[in-house]
Amino acid sequence: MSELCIRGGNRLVGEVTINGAKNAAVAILPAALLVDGECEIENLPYIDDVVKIKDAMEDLGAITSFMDNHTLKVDASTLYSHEATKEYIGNIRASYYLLGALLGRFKKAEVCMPGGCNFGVRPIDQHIKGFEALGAKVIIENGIIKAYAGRLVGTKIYLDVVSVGATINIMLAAVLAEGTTIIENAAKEPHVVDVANFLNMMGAEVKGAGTDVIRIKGVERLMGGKYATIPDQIEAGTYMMAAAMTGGDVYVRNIIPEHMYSVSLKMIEMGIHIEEGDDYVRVVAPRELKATNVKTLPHPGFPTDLQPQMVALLSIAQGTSTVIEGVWDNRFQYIDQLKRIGAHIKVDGRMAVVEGEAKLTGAKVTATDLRAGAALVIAALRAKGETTIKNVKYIDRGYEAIEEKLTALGAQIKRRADK
Ligand SMILES: CC(=O)N[C@H]1[C@@H](OP(=O)(O)OP(=O)(O)OC[C@H]2O[C@@H](n3ccc(=O)[nH]c3=O)[C@H](O)[C@@H]2O)O[C@H](CO)[C@@H](O)[C@@H]1O
Ligand SMILES: C=C(OP(=O)(O)O)C(=O)O
Repeated sequence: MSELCIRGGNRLVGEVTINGAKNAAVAILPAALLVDGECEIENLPYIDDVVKIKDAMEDLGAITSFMDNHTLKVDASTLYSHEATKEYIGNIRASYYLLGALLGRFKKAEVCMPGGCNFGVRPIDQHIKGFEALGAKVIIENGIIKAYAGRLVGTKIYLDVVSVGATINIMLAAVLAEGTTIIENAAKEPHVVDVANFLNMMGAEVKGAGTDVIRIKGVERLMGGKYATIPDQIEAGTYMMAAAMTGGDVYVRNIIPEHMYSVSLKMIEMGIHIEEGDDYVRVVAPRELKATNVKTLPHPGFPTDLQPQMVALLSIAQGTSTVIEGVWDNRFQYIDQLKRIGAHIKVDGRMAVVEGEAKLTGAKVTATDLRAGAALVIAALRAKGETTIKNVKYIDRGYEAIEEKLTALGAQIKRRADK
């Protein structure tokens, strides 16, 4: 186990290059199990969740090889198993995509219940509702989700809640089904569109991804090809906020600026200057920021996966801000850790009231989940003195080479073995 030690106070200046999107990559890899041929997937982030999904694909019989840390070749024509039940698979959230992919491929699937960050209840009833509507029988037994279908037949599915996971999972199960599947009230996140683009490049017929109605006309088989994953909206937003926290001047490169609108606009409200290029944004921040109010919502709303980082940033703004978590029941568990660094925040249910103008000082803290860890890093970059962040394994789930990237921007950050 390792910990991060950050000595705060340095202004971040320079350029940072963003890797491929975690939440697209962990869906596109399982999608490659539907392909009867070889595909090459580029711009994958080299992070723990991606490596775990790759290992799971190999355990199922696919042949995979990294051409370099960011490009994976996958040949799933050798796939022989529909059972992904080893314990390590259950540790990540995206393991649920193996269910849709294996069900689509073999018309049967057995996969452990998914893990991932703990924000209270993370149900999968909408995934199951979708699979059942397509004709599968689904049971949960001894922590394993089992889905069996003689045939999968397209139909209309209305999602009761806007769910990224259910939207993608139903798409995976439907691309090789008979007839047409229509997903209504679908999620519109960039990674939903990316998975649809990947499937279409392999020969699927998916239309409407990025709107709330997605139509999937089943095809007989998917053929191989090359695809590059989109840049990570959340990693980009994290570095934008890290730059702003230190009064910095940073070019955040290899991104799709349109994916950042909800974040950029909030940062502009805070008095931060955002310059937008074709594939970058430049963040130039004054030392003093203005308070604002934020509510997280499904895309195109403000992303919940940037809520903790935004709360960290608001903790030093002039005035009081409110942050409402509109997606998860319980995503403020990290606030006590942020308070140890000096933030003044009160939580009432799904609302956090951030008092602002906090004088942050180094402390010993623990990352309680992935983005909570990122929020602690951001706070530590401004805090006076040294902050030690334990449980770095959570941060490593979503950020490739975080200390190298921050060091290159001028931060004082080191990883060392946990004491
Ligand atoms: C691997 C991955 O991509 N993880 C992301 C994905 O998680 P995940 O796919 O788990 O999140 P969902 O979009 O499904 O969840 C959104 C909301 O719908 C509810 N819900 C979801 C499914 C379901 O069957 N029933 C149900 O009620 C959830 O409790 C939550 O309140 O989207 C979330 C929302 O953008 C992000 O925070 C996660 O980083
Ligand atoms: C919550 C996240 O991931 P997961 O759904 O994989 O736990 C995240 O990426 O912020």
